[in-house]
Amino acid sequence: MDEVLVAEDVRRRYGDTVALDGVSLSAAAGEVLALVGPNGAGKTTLVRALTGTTDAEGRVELFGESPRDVDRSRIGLLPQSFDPHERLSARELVAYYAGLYDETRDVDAVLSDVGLTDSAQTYYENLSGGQQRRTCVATALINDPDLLVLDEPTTGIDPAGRQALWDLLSGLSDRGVTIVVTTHYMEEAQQLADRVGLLADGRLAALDSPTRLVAEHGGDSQLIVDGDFDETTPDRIDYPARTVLRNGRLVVYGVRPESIGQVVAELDAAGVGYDSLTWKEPDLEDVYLELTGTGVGRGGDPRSEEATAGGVR
Ligand SMILES: Nc1ncnc2c1ncn2[C@@H]1O[C@H](COP(=O)(O)OP(=O)(O)OP(=O)(O)O)[C@@H](O)[C@H]1O
Repeated sequence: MDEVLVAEDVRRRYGDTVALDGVSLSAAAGEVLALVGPNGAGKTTLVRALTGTTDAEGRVELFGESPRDVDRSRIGLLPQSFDPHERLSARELVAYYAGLYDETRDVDAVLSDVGLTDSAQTYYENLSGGQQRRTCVATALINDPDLLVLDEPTTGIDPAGRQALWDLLSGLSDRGVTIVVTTHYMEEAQQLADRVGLLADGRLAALDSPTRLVAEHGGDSQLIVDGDFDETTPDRIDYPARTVLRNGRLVVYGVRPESIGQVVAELDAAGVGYDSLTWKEPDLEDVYLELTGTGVGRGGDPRSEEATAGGVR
C-alpha cells in the first residue's frame, strides 16, 4: 500500500513538558486515521509536527517529502485554533483561501458540502460556533487536497451537522483522500476511522482498527443501570460478575442479554431502585477508559471516573 504519511520517532518538548515522546505511525492512501486521547496527550502537537507547523525531532514525510517541502496544494489543514477575519462572510473567507491556490474546487460547492449554503453571506462573527467551525472545515477542503489533516473538526457542531461531516469525510476517503483527524468523540472515531491511534502522555498507547482495539481492550459486555446510587451500592448486589459505580451509574460486566432478568431480580432483592437499564457490547469508549484510566462522556467531554468499587466476586 502507498504510504502517504510516515512518521518515525517524533519527539517534541516545550521546556520541561514532553509533548511527544517518540511517536511512529503511517497512513496509506484513502485511509482515515483518527487520533484520540485525553486533554494534553499530544494530539495537536502531533498534528502540527506532521504538517510542519511546529519543529519536532524524528522523521516525517508526506508524499515522500518533508512537510515543509511538500506541495501545499496537496494538503488541507484545519488547525485546532483558527481565528479568521471576522468581518468577512463565510463565502468571502472560503473565496479568500481559494485565492491562495492555482486550482481549487468551486467555492459554493464546498460551502454546500459543509451545509453552509444558507449562511454563506453571513459575517463570520455572526455565525454560530458550529457554523464557524464548518466554515473553517471548508477552507481546508477548498484546494481539493489529497491529504486532509483536521484537528477536532466537529467540536461545537450539532449532531446532524456532525453526521453530515462524517459522511462527507467518508466520501472523500472513498475517493482516495487520506484523512488524519483528532477527536474527543469516540463514536466518531469508531464510525469513521480505519485505524485509531490512542495517545497518552505523548506516546501512542495503541494503534489499530476500531474492531481489533475493542476485541483486545474493550472487555466484556455491560449492563448499565441508571439510578440514584452511592459507592456502597455495588457491594449490595449479589450477582457473580464485576459490578462498579462509574460516573454515577452501576455497570455490571459480562452480562449476556438472557441474564438481564437475573440482575434485575438481584437489584429487587437488594432493594436497589433504578430508572433504566441499558445493555451494550464493549465499544471504543471502553478501550479509551481501559487504556487511559479516564472516562469520556457521551457528549464527548473527557471526565474522570467518579469511583469504582465492587470487583470480581
Ligand atoms: N505552545 C506550547 N507551549 C508550551 N506547552 C505546550 C504548547 N503546546 C502544547 N503544549 C503542552 O504540550 C502538551 C500536549 O499538548 P497538546 O495541545 O498537543 O495536547 P492535546 O492532546 O491536543 O490536548 P487537547 O485534547 O486539550 O487539545 C500539553 O502538556 C501542553 O500543555
